[in-house]
Amino acid sequence: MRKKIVAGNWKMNLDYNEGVSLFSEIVNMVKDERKGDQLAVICAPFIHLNSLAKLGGTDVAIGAQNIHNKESGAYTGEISAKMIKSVGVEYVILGHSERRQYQAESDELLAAKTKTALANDLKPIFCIGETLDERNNGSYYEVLKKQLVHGIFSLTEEDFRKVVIAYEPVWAIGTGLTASPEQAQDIHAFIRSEIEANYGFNVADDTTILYGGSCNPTNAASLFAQKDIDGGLIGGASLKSRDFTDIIKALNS
Ligand SMILES: O=C[C@H](O)COP(=O)(O)O
Repeated sequence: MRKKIVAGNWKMNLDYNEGVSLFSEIVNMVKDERKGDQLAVICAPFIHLNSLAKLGGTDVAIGAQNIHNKESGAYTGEISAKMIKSVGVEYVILGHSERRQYQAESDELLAAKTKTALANDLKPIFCIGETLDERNNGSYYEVLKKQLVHGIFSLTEEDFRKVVIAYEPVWAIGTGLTASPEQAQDIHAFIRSEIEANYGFNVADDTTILYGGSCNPTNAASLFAQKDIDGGLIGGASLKSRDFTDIIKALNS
């Protein structure tokens, strides 16, 4: 059975004290709202991870927002999978469109990062999504399929089962424009059918597929009501404890 997850992505926000304070609020609020089979995750900047992992307990898991693809070595300024694992991190976001765009991360690099994450017992939250141009010119199914095939479809079934997929249309990220529940469901069903074609029905049925892109307390329930949407990857709204908790509540409605 697939897990329902609401993951917050703080991106490059919050200094150390602000992060610890927001996280403590979130932990307190989430423990009253989260049902047993649901999971809350906070993906924070590197400087927060060690402290948050100690505060999170069983109610909120911790994720990073990036790792290097190599295990270790002369890569000044980089952080390895083993380093974040050693402080208690469980998840790592890979393939976010902001890194694909601003750091020019290719599908091939992301495939390597995914393998490194898995080799270090981290669960990737692997993001895919189309730009507005690709949505408008109708090439989006092809674009999404390519991101899946080159990014994660060469994984063994055992490894693939540890991956969470996040569909994040680039045109909906931080714009206030959300994919309609029908648009999002259409893509989630497409992603699940591609997984089924590659790994079979049971794997597809067990894979958690999150929606991300201007998801907020007002629109979360209608998105999460769609049969192939298993939760959300939340940017802006994860920076407010009340909003993030209300989005978790929407998993129950
Ligand atoms: O990783 C999160 C997504 O990029 C969504 O961000 P947003 O909720 O601010 O649109």
